[in-house]
Amino acid sequence: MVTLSIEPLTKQAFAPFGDVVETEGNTPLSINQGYAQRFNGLANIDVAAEGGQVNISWFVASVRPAPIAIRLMERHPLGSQMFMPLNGADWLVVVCMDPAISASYRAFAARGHQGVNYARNCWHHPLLVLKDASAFLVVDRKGDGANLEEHWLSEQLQLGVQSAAS
Ligand SMILES: NC(=O)N[C@@H](O)C(=O)O
Ligand code: NI
Repeated sequence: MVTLSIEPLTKQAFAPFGDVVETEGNTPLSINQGYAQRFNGLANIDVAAEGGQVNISWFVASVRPAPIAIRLMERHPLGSQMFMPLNGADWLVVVCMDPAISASYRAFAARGHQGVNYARNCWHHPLLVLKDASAFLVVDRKGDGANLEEHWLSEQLQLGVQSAAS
């Protein structure tokens, strides 16, 4: 069985798949008479295809049995999908360029202050958390049209042991 190594999540590494939502590297704007900072433009929310609208939701996710098996990948042809952890806990992100090609898979260790915004049509694994009852704010698309495509892997992959996050 192919085991996916896990790499630290960085904007650069994740660029082919979407945005990393974090303040690092973003110069804040001083707003509200200096009583707040605004870290602006952190993700490209792309949900307007075929009349889509922004959907704000709240996920509460549970830990999957270890070692985590990757059996299903999905994508949303009509909209991006953003996940922002609300509990400060580290979590996992698995994406690929082609779900039928194991060499195209990438697994990332996301820190608790990092969110991701999967670009429209980006193949990804459904939400993967490392702590039970992990809450996430989710920004994606609501509206008509087929916005979910799934691919069940002919041979499952396995997530390797997390490398120490840098
Ligand atoms: N099903 C659902 O709303 N969530 C998935 O799209 C996911 O990526 O977790
Ligand atoms: Ni999804």
